[in-house]
Amino acid sequence: MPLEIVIDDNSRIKLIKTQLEKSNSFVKPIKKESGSTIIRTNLDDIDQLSQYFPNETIRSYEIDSIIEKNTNTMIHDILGFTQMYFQDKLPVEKLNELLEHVPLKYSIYPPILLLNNSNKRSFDNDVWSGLLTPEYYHQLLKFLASNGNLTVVAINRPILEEGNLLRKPYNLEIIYSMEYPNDPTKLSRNDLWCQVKQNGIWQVWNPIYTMFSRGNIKEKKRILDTFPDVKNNDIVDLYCGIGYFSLSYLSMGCRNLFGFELNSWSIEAFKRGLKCNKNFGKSITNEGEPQGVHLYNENNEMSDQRLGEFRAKNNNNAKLRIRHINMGLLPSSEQGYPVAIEILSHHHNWVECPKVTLHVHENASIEEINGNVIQDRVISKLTHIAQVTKLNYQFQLIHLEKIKTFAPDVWHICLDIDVVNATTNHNIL
Ligand SMILES: C[S@@+](CC[C@H](N)C(=O)[O-])C[C@H]1O[C@@H](n2cnc3c(N)ncnc32)[C@H](O)[C@@H]1O
Repeated sequence: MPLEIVIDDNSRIKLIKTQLEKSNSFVKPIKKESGSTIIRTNLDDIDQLSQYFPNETIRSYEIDSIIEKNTNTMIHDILGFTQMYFQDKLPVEKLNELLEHVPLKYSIYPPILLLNNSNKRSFDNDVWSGLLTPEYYHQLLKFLASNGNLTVVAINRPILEEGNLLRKPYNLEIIYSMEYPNDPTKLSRNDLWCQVKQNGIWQVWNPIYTMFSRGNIKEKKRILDTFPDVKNNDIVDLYCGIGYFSLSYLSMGCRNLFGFELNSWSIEAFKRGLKCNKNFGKSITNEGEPQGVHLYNENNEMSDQRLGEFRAKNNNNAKLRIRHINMGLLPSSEQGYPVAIEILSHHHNWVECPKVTLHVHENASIEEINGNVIQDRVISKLTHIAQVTKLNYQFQLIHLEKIKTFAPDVWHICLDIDVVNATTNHNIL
């Protein structure tokens, strides 16, 4: 049974709620009971919870009492809906059993309600047998989004290894579609485009063919807030995906954005994202792309050649002002280190733009971060590549951002590394 925390010290309420929210364990609503505050969780390991909150009393609660009957408290989640939907249709014991297996974690990416994969809290459980009717799903979607923009229910199965490099979540399973209520397999998977607005920027993707990470929102905001000198300079994104970061650079008014991406579905999504953002006010060229946006559905190893072609065709061979290079491949962007250095050595104008910032995404353990191991490793690899190509580049770590943790003590980080060309600096002096 799930656990709730009895809090007597009011000054601890906010802290406990925030900590639970961070781990997606907080369950609404907060209740009062004889002067104490009760915060509910979806956790059931009493030892673990008591370790986190040794000053509070931890106890279990009956899941069917989550919704306050005869009050106006509405819980906008699947649990709350399921209780209401079945409470007059099923005996109490059966309903309680069902509620033990309601999916608690999900994302709303219109038109899809995307359920996290779970062994216990899953519609896969036998307890649901015969109950998951088209009517249940239809009402559930209407309950979660009264504006009607949810029409599909899907389960996010883990990504299979073969799809991993391109980050394709091949294993997404559609279990209900309003269009084809009796046979969701008829839904055209290729026409399924989700969209969300983050930091005022629309992003579009097809969840069958491209993964989307909601957790990157803070990192995108950091880019938007930290680097005002993007404006009128050029950006290279070696792993542009659906434009997670590239769209932010475009919204900041960069002059040229060169994006490389192997996954054709991500490139298509990127183009749809541009349209949703009204092309950031840019005019459309004869090639049909917004002015300054250059997307290449190919390996970033082609970037040296493509930038050369661009310069020859459009720029009178003038060098570029590459202010940022984004390198967002996990678990490591190492493949991109020599690529980034090569394009800087051939195409960058160090006089007009004396500093380039690399954004190097990596996975690293907390020990590697605290001991400066990952920082030193990345800088020394970059330095080595530059040295063997006889380039006098200096690399300086200016910031390490911990983006998110997805396994105990393993972090997705971004290293901001400034590159200067010591030879050019010397010549200028
Ligand atoms: C972790 S995803 C992140 C993409 C992007 N930063 C985003 O947030 O949408 C990495 C992307 O790099 C692409 N990719 C991997 N290796 C590549 C390569 N050598 N050249 C171009 N794209 C590549 C994959 O298809 C995937 O979409």
